Amino acid sequence: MARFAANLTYLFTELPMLQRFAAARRAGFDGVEILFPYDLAAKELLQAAHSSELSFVLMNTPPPNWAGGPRGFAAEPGNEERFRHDFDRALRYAQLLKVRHLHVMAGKAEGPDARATYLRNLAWASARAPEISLTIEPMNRVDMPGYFLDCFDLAGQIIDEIDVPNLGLQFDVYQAHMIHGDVIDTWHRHARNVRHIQIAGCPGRHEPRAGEIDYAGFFRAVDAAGFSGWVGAEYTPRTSTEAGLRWLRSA
Ligand SMILES: O=C(O)C(=O)[C@@H](O)CO
Ligand SMILES: [Mg+2]
Repeated sequence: MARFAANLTYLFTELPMLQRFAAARRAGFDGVEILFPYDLAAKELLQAAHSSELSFVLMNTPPPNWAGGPRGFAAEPGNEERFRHDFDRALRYAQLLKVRHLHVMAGKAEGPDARATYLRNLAWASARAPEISLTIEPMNRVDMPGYFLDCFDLAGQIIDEIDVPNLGLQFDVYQAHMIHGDVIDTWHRHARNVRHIQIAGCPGRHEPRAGEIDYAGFFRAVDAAGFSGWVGAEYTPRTSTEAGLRWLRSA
């Protein structure tokens, strides 16, 4: 049976970040994710998670520009030194927060050099931090044009080639639907590599209940596969976060 984490970058944004933890606990979540926590003190975040008895489930490696810009740069040729420096910074945060998964973002790049760079950087990172689970997540090209990792099959190849126990797939159901259409088929092809799941409805990336994705069927497949990890709620609420949480109460 999966456990649910609130992505606090998307949910409870009606409140300041540190107050979102208690709101997530009250709503029934057991864990939290934050995309990029770097401008907040790790100590305060940890305290907020502890006092609400929430697990810190996921964060991302830093973008090249803390204030925004492309997501990550692990596949960007020529930036290896910076990747290592920034990965170490992310790792310190992840260790302080006792984060379950660290999502290593590929950034915008293409071609054989990008693939080779990505492989080298991921192999280096997974050896650098054998105690932490690293994930990679394909992103659709409508929302993130030019992102290197734009296909679940490519992610599967990369994970198989590096072949280490602490590198796996972040299966974002919204991304799988946008990229491949058939979420359940994509799940069956890649379930063995999945370490973390994220959910949102499509179209619009709102609450997971309504829309084109058959979540009842998806969760049947997830249960049948014996997945016992976390499911992150990563969507933009249609109105308020609270008003859209019926899906969680019936999960
Ligand atoms: O956009 C997504 O989907 C994610 O999972 C984010 O972590 C990317 O920043
Ligand atoms: Mg995602």
